Amino acid sequence: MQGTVYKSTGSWYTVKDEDGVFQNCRIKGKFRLQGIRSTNPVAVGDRVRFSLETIGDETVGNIEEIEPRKNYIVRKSVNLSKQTHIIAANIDQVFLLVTLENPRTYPAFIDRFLATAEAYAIPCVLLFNKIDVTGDAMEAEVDRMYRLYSDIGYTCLRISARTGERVEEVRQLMEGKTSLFAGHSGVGKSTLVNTIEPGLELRTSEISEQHRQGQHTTTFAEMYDLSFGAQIIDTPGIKGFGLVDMEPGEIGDYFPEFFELKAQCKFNNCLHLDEPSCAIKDAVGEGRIPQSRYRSYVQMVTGEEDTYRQDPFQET
Ligand SMILES: Nc1nc2c(ncn2[C@@H]2O[C@H](COP(=O)(O)OP(=O)(O)OP(=O)(O)O)[C@@H](O)[C@H]2O)c(=O)[nH]1
Ligand SMILES: [Zn+2]
Repeated sequence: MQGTVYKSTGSWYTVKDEDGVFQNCRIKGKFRLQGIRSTNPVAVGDRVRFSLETIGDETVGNIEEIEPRKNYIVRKSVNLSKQTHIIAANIDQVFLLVTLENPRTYPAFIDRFLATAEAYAIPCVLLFNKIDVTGDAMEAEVDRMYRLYSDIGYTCLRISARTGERVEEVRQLMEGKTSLFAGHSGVGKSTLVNTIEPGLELRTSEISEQHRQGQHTTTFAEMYDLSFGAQIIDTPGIKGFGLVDMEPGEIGDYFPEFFELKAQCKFNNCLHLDEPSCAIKDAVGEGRIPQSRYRSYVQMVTGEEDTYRQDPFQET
């Protein structure tokens, strides 16, 4: 039988089979997949093959095979430094909720998130939320960011999770797909999910990293079916993705507008920092690539962690 993993609790997996029936499954034997050293071989979103076995008056499924993953997101294991925990697999898209006030989402955070999504090969949609409250200055800034990210090629929407404005468009984008919602605490993830599907209670609330590590709890993702033919993966305690290890030389490839130009740099291993005849720096100088994007890129390449809370739009 074939099915999709909706939930995992460590050793047991809830798998929805082709007839829409949820089966309680476990793993038979050892799995080693795609060279990933992970603490969990099977993750939410995985498509698996399994066989049913009746033990006493109980029917359990034995997962025998995992189909190749389209993508997956990971988190470094807290306990075993070299191992990773696969949070979810086969994600069709991630919606990043952005607000410029309460809370403020900085471009550097957005850019890091987008680059990570590119590295994971997960399409990202930007949702500028709370448009019902923005004043004139805010509206202008949202417009500017909306244009900036649309120009790069990202789908952007201005929405209000509270009033429901343009939420129908979010729903349309979700149809037939498996989505994930991300963004800072307070941007409106729970509110949006509730507007999209009233009654569905997700655990999107962010648990502080410290708290989570202190407890040594493993948080598991869970997938939900929505009434209009869509799936949501709920990842408790994770506001974004886990971090991907990126080599400095590949980061530019995750900035689509950089990637497009890099063949025109003089050196084919150009990091677009101090090298001469760099097409990226030229484009930044001529305003074809936004300053903020370049600054985010430099922060990532030079490994200036945690500087993303500064506002790269602010001139110093
Ligand atoms: N005015 C306005 N307020 C909103 C909107 N969306 C959410 N809020 C409010 O913003 C606050 C935070 O919303 P939540 O949905 O809890 O945010 P969250 O992203 O789920 O936050 P965490 O659970 O901490 O990750 C709540 O008071 C919401 O009512 C909106 O579109 N407009
Ligand atoms: Zn260059």
